[in-house]
Amino acid sequence: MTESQKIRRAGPLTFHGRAIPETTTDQRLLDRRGPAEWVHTDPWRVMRIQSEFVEGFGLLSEVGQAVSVFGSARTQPDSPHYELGETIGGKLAEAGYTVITGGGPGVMEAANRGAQKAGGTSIGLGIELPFEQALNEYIDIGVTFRYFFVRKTMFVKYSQAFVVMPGGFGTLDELFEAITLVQTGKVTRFPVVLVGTEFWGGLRDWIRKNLLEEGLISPGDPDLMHLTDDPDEVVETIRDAHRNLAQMEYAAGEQDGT
Ligand SMILES: C/C(=C\CNc1ncnc2c1ncn2[C@@H]1O[C@H](COP(=O)(O)O)[C@@H](O)[C@H]1O)CO
Repeated sequence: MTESQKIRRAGPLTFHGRAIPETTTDQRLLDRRGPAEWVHTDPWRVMRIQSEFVEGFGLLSEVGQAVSVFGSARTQPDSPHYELGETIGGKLAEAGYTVITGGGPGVMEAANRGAQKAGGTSIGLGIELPFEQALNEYIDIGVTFRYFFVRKTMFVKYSQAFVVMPGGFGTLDELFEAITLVQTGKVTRFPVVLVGTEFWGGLRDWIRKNLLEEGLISPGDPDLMHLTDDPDEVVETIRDAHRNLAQMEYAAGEQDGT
């Protein structure tokens, strides 16, 4: 065979004669290790971020109606907030909701524990932290994310309500992200229930006094958060909101004939 008659197919590509590469694609992949700095570059991070979305969507897409429960990672098992978290996790599960938490200790563990004990589905969306930490032991389905923002997308996408128990900065971040999404109409479907009137009451007063009176939020905005101490009211508030939403969707469907 002459040089010009030679042919090499590489996937969809065809090379003839002098254009045939000296090595095959597999040889280039497997024979050389090459430099490693690129794994610490942003283009490569984009791939990792993408793979986190793929993993998260893949894992959670078949989860039914779910509620995310947020609250302090530091709450101790002998604390009343832990007990309340466990009760709420259990009642949500009995009402048919999957319970999603950050997968950590404290209130997250309490809610997962309650859901699991009640025979519901208990999910933990963990986060890689600078110190070693495993998912709590009351989780049926768990995933640990590298990136906070990917994990946050999962909470919002796969739950239909947020329950916020007493907590610190992490909990406040989750609360304010949720009400900002509702306030700006980025999500239309979920109630945000704050548990602990004594704990959260001061914040709501502060919001009314400093944000509402200064015209920094709209008159209806403080009501985007529902405050209660009663676990049954938590579940009822969420159910009512979902019933109303279902009715609105039905009415909209009737109107446009779908
Ligand atoms: C500080 C401790 C553990 C931290 N571990 C966490 N694991 C999973 N999720 C966490 C963790 N810490 C914060 N979060 C998220 O924020 C919320 C709680 O934050 P807070 O500042 O404690 O209120 C919680 O809902 C998580 O989603 C000690 O062991």
